[in-house]
Amino acid sequence: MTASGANGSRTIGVAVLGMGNVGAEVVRIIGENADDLKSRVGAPVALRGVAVRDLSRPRKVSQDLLTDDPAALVARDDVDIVVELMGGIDPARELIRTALQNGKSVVTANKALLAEYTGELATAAADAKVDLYFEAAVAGAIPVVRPLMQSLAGDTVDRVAGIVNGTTNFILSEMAQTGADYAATLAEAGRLGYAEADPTADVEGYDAAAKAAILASIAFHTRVTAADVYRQGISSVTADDLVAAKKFDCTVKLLSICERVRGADGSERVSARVYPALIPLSHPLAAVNGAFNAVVVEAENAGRLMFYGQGAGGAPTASAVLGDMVMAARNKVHGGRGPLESTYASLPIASIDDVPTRYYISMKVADKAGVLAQVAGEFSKRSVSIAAVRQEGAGEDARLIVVTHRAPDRAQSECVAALEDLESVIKVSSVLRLEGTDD
Ligand SMILES: NC(=O)C1=CN([C@@H]2O[C@H](COP(=O)(O)OP(=O)(O)OC[C@H]3O[C@@H](n4cnc5c(N)ncnc54)[C@H](OP(=O)(O)O)[C@@H]3O)[C@@H](O)[C@H]2O)C=CC1
Ligand SMILES: N[C@@H](CC=O)C(=O)O
Repeated sequence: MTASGANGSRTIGVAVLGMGNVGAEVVRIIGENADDLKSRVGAPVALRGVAVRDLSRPRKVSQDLLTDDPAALVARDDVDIVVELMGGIDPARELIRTALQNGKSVVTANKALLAEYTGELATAAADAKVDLYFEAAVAGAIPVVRPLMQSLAGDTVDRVAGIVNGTTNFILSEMAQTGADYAATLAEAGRLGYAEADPTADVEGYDAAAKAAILASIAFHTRVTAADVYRQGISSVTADDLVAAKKFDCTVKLLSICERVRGADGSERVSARVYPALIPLSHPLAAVNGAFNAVVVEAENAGRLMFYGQGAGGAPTASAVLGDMVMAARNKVHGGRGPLESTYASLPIASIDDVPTRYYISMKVADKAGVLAQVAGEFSKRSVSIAAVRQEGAGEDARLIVVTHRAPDRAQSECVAALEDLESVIKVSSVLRLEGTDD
């Protein structure tokens, strides 16, 4: 802790690693709100330095605060809190670990790192008796990590599900509402500061899976990593899927679903999964558009809670970072610490194969008698019952759409594979899971 002033007031030194979409907004707010931050923390907060890769780029911060040596910045004695906004695993992992080991609290928005290494970093924080906060790592501006870790600490959470990636939600909403082009909308998400440095993380669901791992770990007191999360992105969702969804009074959203499920032996497990899903237009998540996110939490005693707000972008994410920074700074000034990682439950992870899901399958079929019976036969063989069938078009445009009842996901996907082998099915053109509906 940096000590200064005869009255015992101390200055809290902050190092910001990264000055991109989020870091630039954090630096701006620290500069603009210095007086308010001082009042809220109970001591002045001083920016000691900002680490970037490219020193030659123009930045809205005094040149003498900039450095391209983040390790040296983190090591400074007058730094009490390290705010990591570089992204990626290396060198962020080592910088954070070193900071924690040296008694500095850390605030990070780096979900990719946390989804792999929370255990290691939380242990370093606990050993050094400092804070590791990461509200901004899930759903941008929306407070959801702290409510789960603190407000609901006395309840039993059964399910945390929602839209946690702003980029893909922006793309899917634009495609559904205006018929916008996928690639152009992704590029726009990059310009608006929503997308990751490598947007594959967004569109292939890695970012949402990392967030699901973080949410599931907190909600179920179990260490869940990104590898435990079943993941499917939106790159295979077509404009036709969105048009077809509308005909069913549905829309398509990339959902992250974390829930307690029962294994075949009745034991409790954690299912964490990310996929594009068809949801009814009447469902609250269907109205979440653009870069907005929403997370629905179901807890035994609290019931259903819904958190909604901007899930990506520099300023909204910076708001969550600043909230954590103020908490960490208050703890430095007044003593105390935030909550520790809780993994006492250590529930096993359920395979997607065993989780009951519903499928929506659209296929191009031969226009001849008996097709429906053949298709229905494949579902019946695998004990998957059909909830609705729609036949559309004729001749070369003949299509069959099947919606199933809930059944283990393995049985559903085996039905799809079998349909692909049927002579009367020319092409299975769309397969989406259906969520937010009763069976
Ligand atoms: N953008 C968003 O909406 C959200 C982002 N996040 C997370 O916040 C973090 C930052 O995201 P974002 O601001 O969008 O990322 P950017 O890519 O816009 O910014 C990254 C910054 O880190 C700097 N940097 C990267 N590597 C190094 C290095 N080795 N040494 C020094 N500086 C480095 C870059 O320097 P330079 O400028 O010189 O290239 C840049 O200033 C990520 O973990 C992201 O996942 C979380 C929630 C929302
Ligand atoms: N790329 C992410 C940024 C926030 O986490 C997203 O689009 O949600």
